[in-house]
Amino acid sequence: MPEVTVKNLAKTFGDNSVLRDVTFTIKDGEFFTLLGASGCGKSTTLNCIAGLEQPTEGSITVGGRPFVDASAGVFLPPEERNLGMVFQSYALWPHMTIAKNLALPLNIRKVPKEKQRTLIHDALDKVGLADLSGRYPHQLSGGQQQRVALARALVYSPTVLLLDEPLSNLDAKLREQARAWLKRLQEELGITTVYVTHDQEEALALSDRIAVMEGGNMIQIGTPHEIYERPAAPEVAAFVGRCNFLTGRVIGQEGRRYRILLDCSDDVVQVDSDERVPAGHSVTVAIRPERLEVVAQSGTPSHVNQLRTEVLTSSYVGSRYEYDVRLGDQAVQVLSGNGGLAGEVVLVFDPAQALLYQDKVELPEEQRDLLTVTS
Ligand SMILES: Nc1ncnc2c1ncn2[C@@H]1O[C@H](COP(=O)(O)OP(=O)(O)OP(=O)(O)O)[C@@H](O)[C@H]1O
Repeated sequence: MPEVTVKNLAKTFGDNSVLRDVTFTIKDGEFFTLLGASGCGKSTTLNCIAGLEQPTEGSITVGGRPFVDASAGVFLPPEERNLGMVFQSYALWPHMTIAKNLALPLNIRKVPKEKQRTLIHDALDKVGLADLSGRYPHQLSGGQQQRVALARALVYSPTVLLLDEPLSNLDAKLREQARAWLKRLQEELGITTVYVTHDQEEALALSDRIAVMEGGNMIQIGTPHEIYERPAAPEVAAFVGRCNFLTGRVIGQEGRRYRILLDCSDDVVQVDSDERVPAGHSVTVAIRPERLEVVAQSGTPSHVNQLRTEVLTSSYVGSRYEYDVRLGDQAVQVLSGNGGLAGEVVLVFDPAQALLYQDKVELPEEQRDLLTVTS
């Protein structure tokens, strides 16, 4: 299976620039996900690979074959790219049986009827639906229809699979099952896959690597572990998983350990970081709710960071307790194993568990809302 190389891709619609200098390489057999909020340019990137959109600038090469090179005037039409595509809407023909739906792309490719039967059977077998080839789409569940759409994309042995939010029409439970199943199938087939989603959990669960996009730019490319544990920018930390942001100022440093005076509460916290931030510089400390802990006020001398806070709300969320605590004039979210805490508590965290970003961050609206204390 080939590598996909995208270089300096740009796309404008009129004077609206929706992709800016997007560059990435997808390795052979890799499950690569484009992740980002609605409108960030994920589908446009995918559509440029598919040939459904023509980029304004840049080049795309698949397995060494140039698909697009804007500066050289190269544009390979979609039907010559041999890519498999599945969209959110499965786009199955309702008046045709499943077998007939799968035969369509084979007819276009002038595959002999005899061979078609074998290919259709094999493709349906891969998705576990070989017995249902005579049914019509309305006689299948949503999950089964989604599998048929996938089988239709696989039936002509595409070089690369392009999936645009293929699971988003399924309900939550089915979606989780489909996710595990899709991951297994992709691994078995070893097919290079480009996946578009705005669902960060889905991206983390499925991908070998994730590209996080924002406003037409790629802000980080990494493994799910890297993206979650070492987000390159606060925007990534905010989008992938939940995160608290505390702004402040560096007032001291010893090796990798920084002392930071928080704006919200005038507390001093200690954070470990490889960033080089001069004293006096404004910073943002990012901490995931599950990396914070709340404890009753006494008996925590071993913790480096101990902040006096007050519980605003607490709720039991199955395996853990979720607290909103007040830190100065900010609300901070904590996911804790300790239940039943109320009133004044101590917020503790390990300096190695927080992330440090230079400069104060202009947070997205939903994050600002999160931080607004409603007392
Ligand atoms: N054909 C088009 N003409 C004009 N603008 C377009 C066109 N297609 C997309 N856009 C704009 O380009 C931007 C990126 O769209 P795109 O569909 O790539 O985003 P996305 O990240 O896939 O979002 P979503 O998850 O909502 O599909 C959006 O602002 C969108 O309105």
